[in-house]
Amino acid sequence: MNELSIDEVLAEVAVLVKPHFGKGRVPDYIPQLATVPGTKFGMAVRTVDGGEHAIGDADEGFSVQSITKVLSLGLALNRIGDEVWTRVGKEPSGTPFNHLSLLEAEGGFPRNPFINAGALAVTDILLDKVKDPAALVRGFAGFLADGPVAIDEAVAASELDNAWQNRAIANLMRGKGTVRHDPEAVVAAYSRQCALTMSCRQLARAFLPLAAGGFSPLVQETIFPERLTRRLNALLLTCGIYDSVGSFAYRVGLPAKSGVGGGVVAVVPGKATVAVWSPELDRFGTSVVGARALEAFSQLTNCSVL
Ligand SMILES: NC(=O)CC[C@H](N)C(=O)O
Repeated sequence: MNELSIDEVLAEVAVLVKPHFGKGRVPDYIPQLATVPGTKFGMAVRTVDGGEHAIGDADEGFSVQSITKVLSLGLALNRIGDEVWTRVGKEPSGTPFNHLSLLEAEGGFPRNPFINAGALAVTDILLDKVKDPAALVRGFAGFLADGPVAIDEAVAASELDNAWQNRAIANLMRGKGTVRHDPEAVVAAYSRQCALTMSCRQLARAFLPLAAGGFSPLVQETIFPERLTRRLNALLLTCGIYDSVGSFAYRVGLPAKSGVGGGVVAVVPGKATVAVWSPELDRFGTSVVGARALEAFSQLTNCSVL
């Protein structure tokens, strides 16, 4: 149906997104993130058969933030299996990613692993197994991306200095028993994990197992069992874009995860991963230009799973 090559599609996407710069806002609740120019734009595609395509600032590292929640969940599920689901749910939250009232109403049981409460529970679970969950996630990301990945300590410190809402979430959960370690240690580990710096190219590589039935064609290893891979994609499709996940599925039709650093990674099952970065966010915390770029990519390549 589509005659364009992936490089031609990326070039067209870069033109189509131009009118959408300036519509969102670079976040300032983590002050260090506010220093990044809103004009940045990069996009990378990695296909399961080894093709790699990139445009714009695709090789510039940025703070991947909540995108790391997919990696920490994958690690927790690989290590302790379904017991994870006794501490966190699988339903969309319909509320902002750092919301408290639903969490309190539901006895400290987070709706899903991709809102902050759920990710804090996953960090708490990983703390049972390792001293430094952020280093574990960093090592996993680097292994999957086939190259070193760093934690930006200035971003981590900037988040921790201002993590009052996440502290409230972790303390509420500690009171209910869904967090079991010292809430301060959990928030510190979570903030460092979120401060992972990766480029679009690295993200597209790292998420490739989700497009290839759990196998990484890049590092030639099975990373997740096939059934778990399907389930991770189901969670991404239903919970990966917070409380705008419905309209994102409507527009893009791909499992995806966004982060407040302006990154979005999407999975085209059986075919490819697509990572995009542009720092200006909508009011839900997803990159405006990133979501537009994925919408255009999905339409131009006809790759929606729906
Ligand atoms: N949506 C996000 O990327 C949020 C992650 C960020 N570290 C926070 O906890 O607020």
